[in-house]
Amino acid sequence: MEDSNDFLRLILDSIAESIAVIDELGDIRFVNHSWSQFGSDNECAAAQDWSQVNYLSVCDGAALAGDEFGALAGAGIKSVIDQTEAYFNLEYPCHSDNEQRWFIMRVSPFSLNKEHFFVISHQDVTERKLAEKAVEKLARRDGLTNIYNRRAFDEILNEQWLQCLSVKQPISLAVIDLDHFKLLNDTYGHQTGDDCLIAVSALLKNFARRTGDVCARYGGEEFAVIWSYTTLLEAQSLSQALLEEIRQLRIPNERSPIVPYMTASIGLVEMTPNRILETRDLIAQADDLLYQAKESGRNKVSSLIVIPSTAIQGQN
Ligand SMILES: Nc1nc2c(ncn2[C@@H]2O[C@H](COP(=O)(O)OP(=O)(O)OP(=O)(O)O)[C@@H](O)[C@H]2O)c(=O)[nH]1
Repeated sequence: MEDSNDFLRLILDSIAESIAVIDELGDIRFVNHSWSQFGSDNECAAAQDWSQVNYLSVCDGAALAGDEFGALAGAGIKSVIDQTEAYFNLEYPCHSDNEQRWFIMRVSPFSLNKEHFFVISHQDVTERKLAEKAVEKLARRDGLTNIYNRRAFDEILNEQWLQCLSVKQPISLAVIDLDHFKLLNDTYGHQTGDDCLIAVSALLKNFARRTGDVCARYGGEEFAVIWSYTTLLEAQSLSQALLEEIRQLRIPNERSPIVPYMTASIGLVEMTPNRILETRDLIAQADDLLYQAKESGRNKVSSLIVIPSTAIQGQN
């Protein structure tokens, strides 16, 4: 029994991976139960009789219909057939109408009686892929406030910068720093400080609602907001409103020399991206302006519009 073809077929039919064996021309010579099942579950045209199917033609057909993974799969299988590659692996999305799915295709060769065959397997890796995506998402969030962290912010700023460059629109960046936060921590404890950071983050989200707007926790008690396609005038009014809402939270900071509740300072800059300026110029300029706001009494916005070769400065 153990030596029989039936025994081997039962083994292949019992595994979850979809397996087909093709010859050097790409003609399918064997499929297991999972392969046929997947075909009928997904309404593949060839589902009825896989022995009539040339798998390379299936890949070429998908490629012609604009499926980039069909093209990659076809090229990969051919590379193993012509022995350019020993094996081929391809991870690809294959979403159905109601669920997201990812698969990995593996191609490996074997020979029998001087004839060459190629095992093609497709394994569902959706669970791992979703876990990876969840981890990726977490890695972009600040653990305390759940808004974007600095890493994600830097990536998004670069993307938005390029967007604004391509449409020749201004981008404004606000760097927001809480005033005398150390006094708040020292007076009321670290937990109260954390609660304050969470409350300010919640406010920030309301100021970053349009497409191209992003807020993030940039450092300890420092936050940043990108307002894409936004002039300094508009950004100044948003910044003033933000400072007012932070004041209106009335988070006690009784030892602050400004007022006995939490305030913040903002360095705000507008640039219209060009080929000379870079995102680090935007950040450096906003940092300088924040420093100026702090030095000139805190609880205010220091702003600047950078036009190549000139700059207009304001404080309010
Ligand atoms: N509670 C809490 N405190 C933090 C966190 N990250 C940084 N801090 C505190 O933030 C404080 C920042 O202090 P400073 O850099 O002196 O700034 P500041 O007291 O706000 O003074 P100015 O910015 O000059 O107005 C430090 O005491 C840090 O320990 C955090 O996640 N939670």
